[in-house]
Amino acid sequence: MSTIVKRTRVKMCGITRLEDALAAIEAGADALGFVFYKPSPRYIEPVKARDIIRQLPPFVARVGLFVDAPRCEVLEITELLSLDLLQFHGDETPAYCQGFHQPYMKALRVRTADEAAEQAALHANASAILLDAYVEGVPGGTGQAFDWQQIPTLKQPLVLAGGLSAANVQQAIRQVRPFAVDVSGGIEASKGIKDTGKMQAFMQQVLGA
Ligand SMILES: O=C(O)c1ccccc1NCC(=O)[C@H](O)[C@H](O)COP(=O)(O)O
Repeated sequence: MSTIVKRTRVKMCGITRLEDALAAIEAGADALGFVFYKPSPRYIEPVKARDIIRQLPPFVARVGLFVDAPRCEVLEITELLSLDLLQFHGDETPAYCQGFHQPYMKALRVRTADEAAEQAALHANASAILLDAYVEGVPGGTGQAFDWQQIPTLKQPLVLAGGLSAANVQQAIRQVRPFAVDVSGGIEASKGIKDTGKMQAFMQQVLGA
């Protein structure tokens, strides 16, 4: 009787270059994140993201990331490029998130398990809930981990984010057992520039979890 090996999925976020996108896929990433939040050092112009996405192989999810963006801006970007999932990192309401008629992931910055559970319950129709570190005034990409004890039981698939790297992702997976992990800073040479060796090391740790 063969055993089914369940692997934690991996999203590599903050992609700004085609070479990094292809290296992430080569390393085994299941999803690539493109940040459309202008204040982020990982911001990518939608046209550049479109050109990268057009050159990617199939079977890798394309994720577009927004923070309290005007509805028209999200509509414009989702018409310009083909995204598989929208990721909302601000105070977006369920109605706003569902208004684009595409699968979405709601990112929540965790302070307490109760608060995270309450916010997640509002987004019952989200395809997944991403739990990330809470840093005042910083919506995401903080490079900081949060207390994994403060993770509530969720109805939706859990994506764990925040300060993950090859150094801690195996412990994170064994402790939290998330559906997926999400990483940005921990696989970079500098903000927005990914490091192939770090991506490969990250994936090796995930596979060994
Ligand atoms: O990556 C950013 O710069 C960013 C800016 C604003 C909102 C969200 C952002 N990233 C979203 C992600 O999904 C990151 O991968 C996640 O926050 C984890 O980042 P890190 O702690 O650097 O691994």
